[in-house]
Amino acid sequence: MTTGPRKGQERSPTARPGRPRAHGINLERTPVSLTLIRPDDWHVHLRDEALLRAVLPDTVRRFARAIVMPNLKSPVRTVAEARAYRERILAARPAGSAFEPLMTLYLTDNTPVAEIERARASGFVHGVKYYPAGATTHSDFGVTDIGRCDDALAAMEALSLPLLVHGEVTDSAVDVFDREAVFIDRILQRIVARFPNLKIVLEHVTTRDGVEFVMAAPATVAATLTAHHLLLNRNAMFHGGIRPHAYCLPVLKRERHREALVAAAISGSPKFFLGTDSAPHVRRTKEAACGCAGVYTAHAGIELYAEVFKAAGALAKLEGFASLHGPAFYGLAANRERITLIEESWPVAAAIDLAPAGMDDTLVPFRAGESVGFRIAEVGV
Ligand SMILES: NC(=O)N[C@@H](CC(=O)O)C(=O)O
Ligand SMILES: [Zn+2]
Ligand SMILES: [Zn+2]
Repeated sequence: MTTGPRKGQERSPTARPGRPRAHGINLERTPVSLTLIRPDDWHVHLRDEALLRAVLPDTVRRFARAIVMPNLKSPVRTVAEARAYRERILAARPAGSAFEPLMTLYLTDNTPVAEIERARASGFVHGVKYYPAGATTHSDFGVTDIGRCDDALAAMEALSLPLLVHGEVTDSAVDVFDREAVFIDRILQRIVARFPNLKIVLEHVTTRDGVEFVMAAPATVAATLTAHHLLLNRNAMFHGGIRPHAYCLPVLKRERHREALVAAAISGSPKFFLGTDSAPHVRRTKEAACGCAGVYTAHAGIELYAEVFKAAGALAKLEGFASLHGPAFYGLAANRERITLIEESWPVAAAIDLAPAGMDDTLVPFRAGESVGFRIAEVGV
């Protein structure tokens, strides 16, 4: 990774970032530019049909590859369904794009071992997603009791196919803010102990408890971190009134948890990598008496992380987190292209019109009507 002043804005020999130049022009705002190996998104929801076509360009512009979550209305439970979904994604790519969707299967109580074997043999299925039934969007077909999945997990362990976990219990007696920590205690610890060679990703980790668990666990256990959980604490859901666009699952947590997430992201540990969990829901379903969970961040999917790392004084750690740790965990090569980001503010639209995609609604992106502090200058070799 290289960092430096922005191209075309050469520093004078005497100038240093943050200091005034000899003739008095304040360089404190000299934009930072940084060039990274092109990142991947290790957790994204691309949806299907018109919404897929509307959101895919945002992911494709930034990321070379993405782990595509299988929670469609009718979930992706078989390799045949994953192949068909992959074809639809490939067909929806903008012209000239080489974006590679990394497909996943949706684990159920009855996923047969043969399906796991087919998944491994396919070459395009890279993980199996475990949604506790009822935990989140489109999880109705999810696992009711992980004890029923022993054979599938054993096959995944043997074949080195990672288990991707939405780590929340669904027990209504458990406070919604505690569901991740309780899941770790009741379920995840046992999976790790029973299947010591199973690769596990604790998706969208949101708590200090989760970070500590992953840090202390064997190298087989990793976690993705979303930009919104790194940027916001739970106050954001109630800022001046109820804010449905800040509602996601796992729900935002207290500041002390956010701080632990940032520390994990910038730690340099290969166990933590980028997963936006960009989860588009149309406005009508977000701004409702019972609004859907999910935040749309794909439109600024790398830029928001750059903000986090910059604010933490750790831009030099961004490349590992965004571009190296994920491929290493999944046993894939890092990308060859590079991406250059510039610290320069740009306005985010108040809403993304979905009419051109044939939908009578809009999508409200993260930071709608506000701004993002980094932009992409270049994607290339
Ligand atoms: N994160 C969310 O709040 N929602 C995701 C599902 C998920 O990742 O849990 C979605 O598909 O909408
Ligand atoms: Zn989830
Ligand atoms: Zn998700």
